[in-house]
Amino acid sequence: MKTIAIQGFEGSFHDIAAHGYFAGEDIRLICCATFEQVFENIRRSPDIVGLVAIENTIAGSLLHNYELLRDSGTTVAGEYKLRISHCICCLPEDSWETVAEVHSHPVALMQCRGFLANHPELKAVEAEDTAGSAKFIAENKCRGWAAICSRQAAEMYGMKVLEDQIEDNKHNFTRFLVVATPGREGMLRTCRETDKASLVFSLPHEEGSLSQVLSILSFYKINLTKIQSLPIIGHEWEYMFYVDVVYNSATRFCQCVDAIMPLTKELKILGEYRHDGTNPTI
Ligand SMILES: O=C(O)C(=O)C[C@]1(C(=O)O)C=C[C@@H](O)C=C1
Repeated sequence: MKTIAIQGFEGSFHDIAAHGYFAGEDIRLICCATFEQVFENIRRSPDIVGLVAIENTIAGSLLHNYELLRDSGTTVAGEYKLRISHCICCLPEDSWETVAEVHSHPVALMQCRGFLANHPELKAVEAEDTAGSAKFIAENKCRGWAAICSRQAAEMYGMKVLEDQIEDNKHNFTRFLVVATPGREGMLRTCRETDKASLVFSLPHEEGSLSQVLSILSFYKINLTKIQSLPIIGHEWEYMFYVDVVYNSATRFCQCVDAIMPLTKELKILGEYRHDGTNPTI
């Protein structure tokens, strides 16, 4: 049985993603309050696998998770894309007339900005987790409180759904990374070859330094699927570049890494894995 550390309670999107990625396998979840705790669990018990959200198609990147990933020394062993749909729910005895505030994960609140703008009477309150908000309201009988969470979580905690599919856009997907202790990721991989990698590097402040790296990727026919820059704390106006690439030849990918190595500083391969090619339905 695999043990998977996630941020959030049962019914959270991390829970749904973990069961989706490890479908058909026997898994045990460790529900953590923060992403830091997810990585701490892996550090303490190297056999534990983590699942962390990294970007959302409405709310954007979860920037802190890039740093946690790099600092943790864990390796990316896979990715999973999940269609995210939210409902607003409350205690069965509450209704639209009686709810005054709505609790949820900040990323979930961001995905429902339009809905919240149309309901100025509802005070939005940030919480650790979508499902955790529903659980808290249900267990503590919080009259007048609503939660934004998955329909699954609403049902799990016996909440009444006031409205479903309240996300701003139906094209709402979150990409999760499966992270593991280096050397233990083999047990997670299917026999299929890897075709995607996540890298991080910094660059000298010289004209064209990023453009040279990108040209080399193009020369080796490596497709850049994401680039995210993050400030280097203590080095004003300098950045770490987090890059995702897909390739159809592992050899060419290795040659490409060798070619960009001398142009970059602190180049690190965060993981090589199989891209999630499923197209979750809207
Ligand atoms: O609160 C949850 O249910 C989560 O799993 C967290 C989280 C996130 O961290 O982005 C996961 C997916 C959705 O994008 C919204 C929230």
